[in-house]
This record gives sequence, structure tokens and C-alpha cells, in this order.
Amino acid sequence: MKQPIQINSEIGKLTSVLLHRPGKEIENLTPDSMEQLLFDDIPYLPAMQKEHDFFADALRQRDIEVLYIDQLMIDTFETEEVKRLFVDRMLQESRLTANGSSEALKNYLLEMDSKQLIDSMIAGVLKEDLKEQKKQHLYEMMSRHYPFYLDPMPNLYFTRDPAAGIGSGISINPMSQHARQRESLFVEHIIHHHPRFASADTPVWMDRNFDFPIEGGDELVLSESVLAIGVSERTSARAVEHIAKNLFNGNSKVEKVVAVEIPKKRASMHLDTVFTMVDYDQFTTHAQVVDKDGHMNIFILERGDPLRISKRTNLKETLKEVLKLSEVNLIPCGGEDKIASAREQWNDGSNTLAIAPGSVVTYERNYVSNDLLRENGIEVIEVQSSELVRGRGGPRCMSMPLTREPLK
Ligand SMILES: NC(=[NH2+])NCCC[C@H](N)C(=O)O
Repeated sequence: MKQPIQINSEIGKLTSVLLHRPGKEIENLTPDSMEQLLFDDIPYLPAMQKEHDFFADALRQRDIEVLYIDQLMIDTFETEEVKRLFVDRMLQESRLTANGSSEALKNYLLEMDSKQLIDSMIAGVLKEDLKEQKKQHLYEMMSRHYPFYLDPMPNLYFTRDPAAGIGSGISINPMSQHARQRESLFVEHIIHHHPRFASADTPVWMDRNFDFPIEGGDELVLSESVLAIGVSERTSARAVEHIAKNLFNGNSKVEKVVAVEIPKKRASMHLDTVFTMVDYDQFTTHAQVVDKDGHMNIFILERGDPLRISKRTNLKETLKEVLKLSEVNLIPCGGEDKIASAREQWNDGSNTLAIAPGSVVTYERNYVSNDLLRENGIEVIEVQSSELVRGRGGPRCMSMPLTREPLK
């Protein structure tokens, strides 16, 4: 049987990808909640959807199959039992069982058809949506104080983070931020209940119940045998060690996990905000974390009991070593200009999505970085981003590759 997940590199020809088209959840952001929900502003939804459709079309035009997370979820709701199971999990994770109203909310959700159900769970459920229900609890009566029973999930369009394909397996991530933790529940549910995935025996390298966080923006599959993981604001060293052990002990081809330390701050929340692979031997980097020569804190983890861990201090040299290359080219986001480089990194100039070796999708607004990529022989496919960018993520964050062709 064809494996539903097959990711042996960052750059092999992309053949299938998982996206989420932003919806009503974006309109449930308010100035009071946006910071907690990890947004810097409130995007204008119709424009954002247009941009997202443009992005999806750009992929389809290149023969990439685009799957949507909400449709996959709907497909799993064929039986009432699976639907109930998911609603229960969602309510549990939203901590709604603790204080009454969960029964009313559960009934409200279960009366919906599958499409309405999934839309509401993503958009969030307002206390005032359950008009008929007699209010029994103080927190329900004080609905102005906090308007939601179920919080909106505005970050779901960053499908990269809740899970990552590695080889023919998957890392289903315990996410660091409370606002995003339910997202990986969707992926876990799809893997176990969607016919396309459930019939395959997909190894799970990281389980979302692990106690320390890891997010997909930090997980980069450099080659069949080398995985790079950022140790960052969102990913802990303990999770890196845990997944490394599972990969080495399981049936994976990964032989080296390269842990790359980056500053714990919002601008560089994941490794893919400052480092992506664009060709066999070319990478984007950002001056904030990697200088021209590539100095940084790096550790290589290899099989052993205890794991063998050795330190490196130079990104360029480490990439040459682990990928067995004689030269490596680091292309700085925004070039040498300090202002352009800070601006373009903030707008996800380094967050490229490779769709084939030497061919990437980027935001058009990052023209300094885009020109520089082209000067280095990379094909750059630009997409619009006035609204999408407000969630602080670019084309790599907005996509979860499911299958890529093997590299030649
Ligand atoms: N892989 C990435 N860089 N993802 C960006 C995610 C942005 C999102 N607002 C968050 O804070 O989580």
C-alpha cells in the first residue's frame, strides 16, 4: 500500500500538502484576545481568504495535491460514534467538563451537521450562541467577562506546527502555547480515523501527550538520514532528545538529529523563521541568529545508550558534515542591510516553502530576499501576503507536506 506520509527531505518535489483556509475563527479575534491568541493584529478575512486561495492555486498549478484539514475531519465523521468521540476530546481539552455546561454545549454541537460542527469547533463557540440554555454557573452569567465557551483557533492555518511528517512517520506535537494545543488533536484524529491514513501503519515518532513541547516549525527534514530541530521558544531540548530516541529505536532512517539553538523570542519563534532549505546545498538564514560565517550553538545526537551527543559551533561546517557536501551557501534574509533584514525576517522572508530542489514559494513583499534568492539561481514563486502575514508566519508555516518525491 502507498504510504500516506512520505517525507525524506525539505526540498524533494512536493506532491501532496495539508492546508487550512482561514475562516470565521479569524473574525473572532478581538484587541483583547489577539495577543493571547498569538496575533499582532486582526486580519481582514475576505482578503486573507483570497490570498490563501492564491497560495493554494499556485501549488495546484504545479501538480501538488492540496488537502484541507476541515474536509479531512468531515470525512472522518461518517459514523456518529467517531463524531462523538472527537467532540468529547475537544471539550475535555478545552477544559469544559470542569464546570457544568459541557452537556449543553455537547448537545448543541452534536445537533449540527458535520460541516457546521467542524466550522464551529474551529471558529469557537460563544456563550451567547447557546441562547436556549438556562444559565446555571457564575461564569456563564458573566459572559461579558469572557465571551467564549470554546476559544477560536486562528492559528490553524499554520498547519506546519501541530505535526510534521518524518520519513513515513509523523510527529504529532505537544504544542507549547495554550492557544494552539488543540490543533494537534485534529491531526491525531485524522491519522487514526481518516480512511486515507488509518489503514496505513504510520509510526508516531512523537505523541502529543509528551510533557515537553515541540512544534513543526522547528522540525526540518534535511535528508533521509538527517533531521534538524530548533531548540527555541516553542521546542524544548527534552522533546528533541525524546523524538531522537524514538527515531533511532524505531524503524526510521534517521541517523543524526541536529539540535540548533536559537534565541527564545517571538520574532524567531521557530527555526523555520530564520533558517530554511532551498536547494541541495543552499539555505536561507537570518543575521540575528547566524552571522556570515555561521557561528551558533549546535549539538548532534546519534544512536547509543545513552545517546551520543557532540557539540558543534558552526552551522555551515555542520551542514557540510552531515549532508556530505563540499560547499554550502547561506543566503541571508534581507541581505546585508540591517533594516531590510529585520523587516523582511519579521514578515517571514526566511520562511520559504520548497516545492522542488531550487524552487520555493515566498511572500512577494520580501523583495530584497526574493531578489537575492534569484541571484543565487533559485526559482521564486511569489504569493500575496498583506493579511496572511499578520499571524506571523509564511509559506512554510502555512503548509504541512504529506508526500514528497525522493531526492535523486
Ligand atoms: N512555523 C512557524 N514559524 N509558524 C508560525 C506560527 C505563528 C503563530 N501565530 C504562532 O505564534 O504560533
